[in-house]
Amino acid sequence: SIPGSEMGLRAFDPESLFCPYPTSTHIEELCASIFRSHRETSQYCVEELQILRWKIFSREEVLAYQNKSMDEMWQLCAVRLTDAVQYVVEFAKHIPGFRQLGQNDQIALLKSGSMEVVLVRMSRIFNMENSTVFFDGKFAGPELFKSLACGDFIASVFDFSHGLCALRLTEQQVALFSALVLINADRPCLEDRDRVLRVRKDVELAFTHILHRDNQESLLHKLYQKVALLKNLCSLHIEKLRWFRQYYPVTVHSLFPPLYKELFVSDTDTHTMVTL
Ligand SMILES: CNS(=O)(=O)c1ccc(CNC(=O)c2cnc(OC)c3c2cnn3-c2ccc(F)cc2)cc1
Repeated sequence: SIPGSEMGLRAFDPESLFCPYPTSTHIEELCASIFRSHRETSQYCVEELQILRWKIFSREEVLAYQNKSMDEMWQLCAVRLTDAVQYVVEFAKHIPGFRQLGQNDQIALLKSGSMEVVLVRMSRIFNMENSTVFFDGKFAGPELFKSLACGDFIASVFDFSHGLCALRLTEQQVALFSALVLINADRPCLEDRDRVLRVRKDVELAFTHILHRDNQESLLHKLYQKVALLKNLCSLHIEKLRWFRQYYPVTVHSLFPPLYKELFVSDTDTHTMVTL
């Protein structure tokens, strides 16, 4: 991070005054720890993203991406997506109660929820003024991803980011919404659904607590509508991956990150996540 930006600007970040340290109630402590985990596992803080905002790829740089072969661009995105997912895995591990779940349930929640949380976080790195997203060091429009041949999926990712960005969530709301997306007791293949439900109930209480405190209860149903969109986006991602893998099985098998394969390629049995 940019030296000094951390303490200087952050000290006046109004949100940090709301849950500065664990207060008396369990729910407020939960808010504080989820907010802390989110901040500590975001590759860039809001201030840094503000400064990076106007670092946009030039026409030549965009052309260089568009001239990449399909498998080269897919490989680059798989690597970048896995970077972002790794931070989400760290975020999950710091959600109170997540580590107490069974190992298989932790993996099941990450398999089904990590891409969704990456998409929620993408609203933080989206610039509504020029509809660009921070990717590979600068801000890029959808046209940069042309050689993926997934125009509809990329357009949907940009639309989703735009829509979520428009809700102007605070960092604490992003943190708690991300935890809510991840701790979902309706996910497939959970062994101890009740235990997940107990953790989920606490996160729901924390989320409604801060929405009430922010006087923004109206956000709740809007965000639940976004959850349905997230599900579709993730299915589209898996569909595109299956399509790509038909043409480039060796690229997926030998050049995609193991964590990406474990999370998104259904029939692989690699266990990189055992390092949870
Ligand atoms: C997680 N912390 S954070 O601070 O919110 C944070 C998060 C992320 C990044 C860096 N950006 C990305 O990783 C990223 C941005 N946009 C994308 O797509 C629009 C990305 C990205 C990674 N994979 N893909 C992608 C996925 C599937 C596909 F078909 C094409 C691209 C920086 C900072």
